[in-house]
Amino acid sequence: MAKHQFQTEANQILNLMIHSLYSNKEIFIRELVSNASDALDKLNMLVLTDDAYKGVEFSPRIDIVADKDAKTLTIKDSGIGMNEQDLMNNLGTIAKSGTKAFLEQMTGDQKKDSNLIGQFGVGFYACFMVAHSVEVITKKAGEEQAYLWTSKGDGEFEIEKATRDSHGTTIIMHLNDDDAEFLDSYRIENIIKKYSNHIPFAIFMDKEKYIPAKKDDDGNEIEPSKNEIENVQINRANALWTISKSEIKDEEYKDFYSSIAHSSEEPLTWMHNKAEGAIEYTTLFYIPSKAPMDIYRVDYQTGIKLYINRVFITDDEKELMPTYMRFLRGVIDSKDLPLNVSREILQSNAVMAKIRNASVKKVLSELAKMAKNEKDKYENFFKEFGNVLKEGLYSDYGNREKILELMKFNTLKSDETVMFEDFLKNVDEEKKEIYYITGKTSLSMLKNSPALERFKSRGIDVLVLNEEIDTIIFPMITEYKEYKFVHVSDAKFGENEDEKKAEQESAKEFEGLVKELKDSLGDSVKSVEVTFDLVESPVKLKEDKEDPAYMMAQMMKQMGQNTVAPAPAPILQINPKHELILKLKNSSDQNLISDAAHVLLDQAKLFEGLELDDTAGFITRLNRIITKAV
Ligand SMILES: Nc1ncnc2c1ncn2[C@@H]1O[C@H](COP(=O)(O)OP(=O)(O)OP(=O)(O)O)[C@@H](O)[C@H]1O
Repeated sequence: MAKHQFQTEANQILNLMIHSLYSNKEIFIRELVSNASDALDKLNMLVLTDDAYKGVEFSPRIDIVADKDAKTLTIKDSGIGMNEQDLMNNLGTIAKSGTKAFLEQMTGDQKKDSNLIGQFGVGFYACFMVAHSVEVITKKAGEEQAYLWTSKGDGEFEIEKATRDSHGTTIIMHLNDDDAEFLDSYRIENIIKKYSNHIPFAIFMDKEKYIPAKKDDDGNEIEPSKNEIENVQINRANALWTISKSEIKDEEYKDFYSSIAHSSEEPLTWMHNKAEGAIEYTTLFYIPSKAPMDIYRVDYQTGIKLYINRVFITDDEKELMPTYMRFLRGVIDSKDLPLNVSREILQSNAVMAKIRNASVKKVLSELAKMAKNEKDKYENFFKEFGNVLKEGLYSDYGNREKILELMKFNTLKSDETVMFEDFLKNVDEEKKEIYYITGKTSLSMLKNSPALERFKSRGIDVLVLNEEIDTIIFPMITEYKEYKFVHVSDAKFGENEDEKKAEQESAKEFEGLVKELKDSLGDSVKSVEVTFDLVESPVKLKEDKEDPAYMMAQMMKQMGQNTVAPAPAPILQINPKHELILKLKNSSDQNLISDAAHVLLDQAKLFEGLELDDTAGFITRLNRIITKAV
């Protein structure tokens, strides 16, 4: 008998199961049944597609046996089974990505943690919530040797050779005294109905059946009533997505979500669609009410299962739906794909591409309906997944307009986010220009940016985009229908010739100050220039978009390499109408001008959300200026 240690992370999960997660223990049945169903799915596919499994019998069933005397609960399947290596790899380690991040997020707060567990999918280890010892007897399809895996959930497990009639897996849980409720057949049946009613395979269990007393014609009892044990199917086992919408109750949709998303939370919504045309397929998509915590990780867990005519094919294909829809959970099932479809074929398959395109359109239109008719629900959706959907603005050019219409934005004039459509109502119908500002600062900081002053004074609304992803996406979006997207620094407002002339004259008066400021700042600015766009602020920064170095830096950033090419030095713009600038122009104190130059550049940087290169220097100069003033 060989003893083995659990992998550290598996051990941590186990400890959590045993010691801290007492709420909602019943989900261990959902998890084990879901594993059994997966094991049947896997075998089904191999038997149908792989010659090596031709002789293997596929007679799918899951059995649950409760033994009240022995205090054991057994869950048995006739699925793919495991050999010694599989046992080592699967029941002792956690291969799942993001386990570390998951563990770090555990707070010790029962309620929060069990939600996280729900999102993560606790899997096999959940059985240790109710059992003090677990035996797994398993034999892999097509192999001769069976194995017994045992553990008390105390950091160690053992594997030895065993016997089992045919392939499949039997999990025997020796229940804790406190958890004897899970030996009650009604309790088990209720849990199965709740979480596993619509998995595609039948689950059987012994149930007591009441046989009424037999009576003769005169009503005399000839045989007393009795209870008989009957082995019966306790779930419907009718792959929910294959049933017609009108026959499915909301509760059933919700329960099915719980089983496929391993979540105890209700989904936000679902979309069930049967397409019957040149290509026949069914999709059942759910949107969770909370974002899974790995949603922004590159190795996020996909949520869509592909079935071909009810045979499970994969749940590990990121391209089934576009990555910007990775919040979806659910099923795609089609008769029109070849069963032995490989990952490569899947990616280039025309039928799959059609299903995917049509499904994307369907999801987008359902979201549009929700945005219109169920505003609160949409608000919830957008709060959780808006930034994920937003990625579609650059990755799905064909649907860009539709995705834009689903966006909610912060704007200069509104206190809450507004739908893009509502923002458009206030755009100048003649100019048709959509102004936007991006920046990685707080919303209030960005709304107070000096670059917005000329919009404020003219009463023009602006999209205020302060998410990191906005700085990458929006420079790539140039138009929407007949509207143009214009960055605030590129916006031009018509001025008449006289005004222009007066401004040029006025700028001339500041030539001296411009030179003094540039001399003081050296290479930290590209140049200093007068601007008439400012109202309240003395200065602001401007990027020279024609500068090849700027273009290069932008390109690198869009390719996700913003550290490689540093952006060139910015232009410092000064407001000739501002009292501070006017006073500096008239000052002959060179030290003061030099200090002010640096402090002004630093304050302009702060407004852009940039970090100061020399905070100590900034403070020293500021203090020198204040000392002179008081
Ligand atoms: N009944 C079973 N038959 C065959 N293999 C199984 C069975 N139960 C578990 N396994 C194997 O053990 C692995 C680990 O199971 P576990 O439930 O911990 O994680 P998972 O099923 O991969 O993840 P999740 O439960 O979040 O979906 C499975 O991926 C599977 O390979």
